[in-house]
Amino acid sequence: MQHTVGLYGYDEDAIHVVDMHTTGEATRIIIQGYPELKGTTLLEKRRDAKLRLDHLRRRLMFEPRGHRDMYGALLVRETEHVFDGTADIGVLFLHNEGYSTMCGHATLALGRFLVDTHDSTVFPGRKDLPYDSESQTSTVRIHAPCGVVTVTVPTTIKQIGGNDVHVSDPSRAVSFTSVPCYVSLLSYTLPIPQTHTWPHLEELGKSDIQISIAYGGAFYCLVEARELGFQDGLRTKGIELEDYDRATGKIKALIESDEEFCKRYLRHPDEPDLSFLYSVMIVDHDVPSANLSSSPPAEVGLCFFADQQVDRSPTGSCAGARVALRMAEGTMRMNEPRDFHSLVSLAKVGSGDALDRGAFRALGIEETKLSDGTSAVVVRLDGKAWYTGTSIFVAEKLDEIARNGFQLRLPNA
Ligand SMILES: O=C(O)[C@H]1NCC[C@@H]1O
Repeated sequence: MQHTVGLYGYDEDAIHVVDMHTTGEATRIIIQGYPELKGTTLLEKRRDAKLRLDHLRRRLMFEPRGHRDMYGALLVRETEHVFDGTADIGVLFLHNEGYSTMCGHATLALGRFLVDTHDSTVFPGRKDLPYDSESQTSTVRIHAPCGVVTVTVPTTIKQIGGNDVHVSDPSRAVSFTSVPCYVSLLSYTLPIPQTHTWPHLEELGKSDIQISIAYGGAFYCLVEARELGFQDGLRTKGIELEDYDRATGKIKALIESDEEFCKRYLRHPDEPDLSFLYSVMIVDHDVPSANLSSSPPAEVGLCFFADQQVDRSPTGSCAGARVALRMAEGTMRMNEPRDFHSLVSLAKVGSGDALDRGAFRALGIEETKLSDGTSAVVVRLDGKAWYTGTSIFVAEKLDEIARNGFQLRLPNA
């Protein structure tokens, strides 16, 4: 290790990571060097990470090793579902504010990584993953804080050191099946008081907007771009991220200040730890340039999550929430796929498969019910993730600046 990083004596705190991206959205997978978490269940371990080891999240996500929009995944080898045999490994997701409950873009990346790692200290369950020779795929069940998601990873055979080794095949999309996704509030008129308004809305002379709340492993407030006063919808040219940031930030603060609203529409029937507003996502279902003849209908979205972190990817967990929403609205049917773009994939729209340009493809595959009887849908989502590198991060004891990371924020960010 010392030779690898060219340092001597600083390896006590070394943390090993593998970096990947999905439509440009980073996933820093922490594979070694993170201390054991206390607790039996994954949610207990999530609380422990928050209370006792949060400096490591800041160290790995923030500058100088990351940035304010960095995203991470911590492998958790022992969880209640790994023990009862319903999952192969657990994961905690890390972002600029804490620990999210679901992440689609990271799940796609993790699927590839978990199939590719043959180090049993990193993933003890790797050797037992089922392989289907007909479809040439391996399946891995990942226990996320919101529940277990099953990931199907296309594989191919590579000659490594004279042996045939099954590795993930980047030419085909990874897919996963979601936890039950549902709508908790359909088309609600949210009054916007003077204190929470923003210039684009004022220009329209409006003082309310239509929102919906839907769950896809985390709760999303979904709002159409034109409702917010962005008359051209979500576009890759001439956009001002600050304007979108201001509007979504105001809506989030407004919703969070309304205790009654949160209790009613942001409460998961099974788990208080899942009961919070993760994001306000701006959506636009009118994207003519994305509707290529070879692809299913498409829409675009821009997700602000956690502390106004901007997702570069089309947001996999929200694609689940949006399938549930579109089905509740009656604009999408079971087994009918739809492409979900982010601004990054939309900028790449051209001929060929939208998935190669970073879109996610999602469809409802099964109707189900939550424990309180609420109707829900299980969603299958396809997308592509890529490796970008590996790092070993160290933290010198006397390094006041970088030991725990920091964020440089622009005044209006
Ligand atoms: O794809 C997703 O679901 C995530 N990407 C960042 C924010 C969400 O957790």
